[in-house]
Amino acid sequence: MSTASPLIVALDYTSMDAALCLADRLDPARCRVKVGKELFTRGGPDVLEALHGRGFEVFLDLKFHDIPNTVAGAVQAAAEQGVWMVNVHASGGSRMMEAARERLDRHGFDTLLIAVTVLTSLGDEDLAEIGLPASTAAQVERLARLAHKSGMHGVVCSAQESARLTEICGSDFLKVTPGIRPAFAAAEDQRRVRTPGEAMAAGSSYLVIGRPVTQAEDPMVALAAIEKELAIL
Ligand SMILES: O=C(O)c1cc(=O)[nH]c(=O)n1[C@@H]1O[C@H](COP(=O)(O)O)[C@@H](O)[C@H]1O
Repeated sequence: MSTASPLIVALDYTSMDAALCLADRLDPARCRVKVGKELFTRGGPDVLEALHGRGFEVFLDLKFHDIPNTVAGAVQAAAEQGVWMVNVHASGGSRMMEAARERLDRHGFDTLLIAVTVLTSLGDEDLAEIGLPASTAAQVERLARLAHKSGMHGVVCSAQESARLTEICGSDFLKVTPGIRPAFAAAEDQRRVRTPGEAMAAGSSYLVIGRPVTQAEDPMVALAAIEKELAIL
């Protein structure tokens, strides 16, 4: 089932049972779901099948980052499992991104292919630590330009960068933004954060939200509060 909602709930749980328990309370007409490294490493493709069976469109977030041939193969495997969106790291370079896109096109998949720019858990000082002298804003811009040129459908970035990326890559280029923190939630390990309302106003295409929903006393109440903030109830 497709939905007009920009919300993607990150099912970052330690077991498939726990993830499906929340999925059973969510409505695929009101959000999409994301399966990340922890859940996929535990549950494998069965998790995807279970979520597809419940009518959800799934973002498989494994952030592939390897040599072009390996990443192209991994992206093809994800597409064959029917996921709606899959991601790679833009820092794998243009040849890696192009190989992934070419593989999808060659096999006729319309899976959305998105490149992670700079993780939302990183700030300027973290980039300096790994030898990148750029600010996070400049590095995101650089990698987004490269991702756009390499045929990606969009990028993962912080909502802090969404407006600028629309300026330089156009409004059709998707901005998938984690680091979403409603007023009631703590930032925790995230560094570049925005509220749901701020993210939408900045032009984000999709908002990825995990702990503010999954760790809330009542996840459905938290989700409803976010929908209310976005006036999509
Ligand atoms: O690609 C992602 O989804 C991602 C990229 C990024 O830069 N930052 C980021 O937080 N994510 C993912 O988005 C989710 C955010 O979760 P919360 O911080 O709990 O809302 C997690 O599943 C992260 O793995």
